[in-house]
Amino acid sequence: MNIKQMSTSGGEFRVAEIEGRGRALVAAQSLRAGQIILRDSPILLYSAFPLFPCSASSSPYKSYCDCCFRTLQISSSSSSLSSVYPCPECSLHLFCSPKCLTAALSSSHSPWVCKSLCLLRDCPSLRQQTVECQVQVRFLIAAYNLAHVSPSHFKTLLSLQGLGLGLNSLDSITPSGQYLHSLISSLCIPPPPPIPLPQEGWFSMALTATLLAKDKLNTFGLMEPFSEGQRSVRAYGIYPKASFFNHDCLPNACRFDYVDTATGPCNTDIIVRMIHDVPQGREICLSYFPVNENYPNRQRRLLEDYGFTCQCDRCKVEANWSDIDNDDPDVEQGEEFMDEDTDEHMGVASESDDGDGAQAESDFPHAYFFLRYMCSRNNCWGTLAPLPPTGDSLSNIMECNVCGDLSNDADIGGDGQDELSMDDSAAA
Ligand SMILES: C[S@@+](CC[C@H](N)C(=O)[O-])C[C@H]1O[C@@H](n2cnc3c(N)ncnc32)[C@H](O)[C@@H]1O
Repeated sequence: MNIKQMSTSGGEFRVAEIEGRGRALVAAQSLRAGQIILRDSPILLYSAFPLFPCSASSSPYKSYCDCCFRTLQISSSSSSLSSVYPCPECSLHLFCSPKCLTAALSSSHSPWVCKSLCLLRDCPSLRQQTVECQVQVRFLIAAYNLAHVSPSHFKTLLSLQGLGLGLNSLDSITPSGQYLHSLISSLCIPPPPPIPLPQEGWFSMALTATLLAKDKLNTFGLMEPFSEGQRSVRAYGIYPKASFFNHDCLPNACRFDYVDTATGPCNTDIIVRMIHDVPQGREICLSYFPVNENYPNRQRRLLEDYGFTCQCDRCKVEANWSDIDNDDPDVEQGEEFMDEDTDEHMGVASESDDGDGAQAESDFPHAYFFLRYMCSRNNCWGTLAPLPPTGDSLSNIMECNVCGDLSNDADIGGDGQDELSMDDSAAA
């Protein structure tokens, strides 16, 4: 993607190159709490479920349209299948409408995808692989298919952060990536794209390594509705504009999705809204995982999964904390990129700083953030942002981006207008 062309219709942000952070989205004007700054459609979506599901239950089970990922309520009795449209070839992939079926047959569920997934399902060695590996194979099939059905989107995928094609990509491929490449080579070599790609070479181990790196760094999880304290991902998507958001451990924006509730064809769009006001020139950041993760876990995840050492203001403060439990092995590892998954450990130590006034003061923005912008629902750990402003009026209704609960900002004593006192990002 040509980043110079990337802008929003309202000119809310611009793309900047920031040393040590790569491309970044920076406020091109002052932005207000609740303001929608981006609506982004996926160029690629794939199911978060392993290719070999766990043993089927006899009770009614949940499934998703394999095009729009809306929930399908299907009971095990065949009489209730009338509103579901299966793929005429494999019957395994289900769609919620003739429209989704038709759209998928010429895009995400092309004949090559249909045949490849059937061949892979017949492969006993894949059944023995981890859930992660079985989901990765879905991504690879979806990504190689994209080159065929939408070469321009495939080029966009290749332009996102992550390894470029080349010898060094081979050094980084994991054993499961090598296994998946060999498997696809032996069962279902992808057809070459209709137009040449910018880089040389088609269907190589290096390209597979590159694609897996793009997936790891840029994928957003579309969440299941939060229920009974459980959160999980139903699908993963690549959102080309949203992929430019860098991470901050105290983000100033957060993203929402409304897969089941949005009407129309754009239900898998993600919407990014400002959590609080920010001035022009400030970098706009998301948190790549729930903000309640403690310092060592955040540092580890960001280094291992995203390849950088976080030096945000919150990390600088928390690096000096000595009384935090830094080695809690029970802290959940979480799911995948930017999925707002659950965590059982709150990295807040302000109650245990023994009344040290200076530390309490520098910790205050954290405490304020947690009090004001973190959902209080049990095990949710979602982030709250105000509903969009109406005209000049800011909303005092806060929406949780995980459980969807709406709360009145007055309940926690805020007016929705002020900016955090901590400089929450690197300005461009
Ligand atoms: C989804 S991409 C974000 C956009 C990216 N900067 C780019 O140039 O395309 C994620 C990558 O951005 C970089 N990144 C994100 N947040 C960062 C931060 N706080 N500090 C340094 N690098 C960061 C890391 O290289 C990370 O793997």
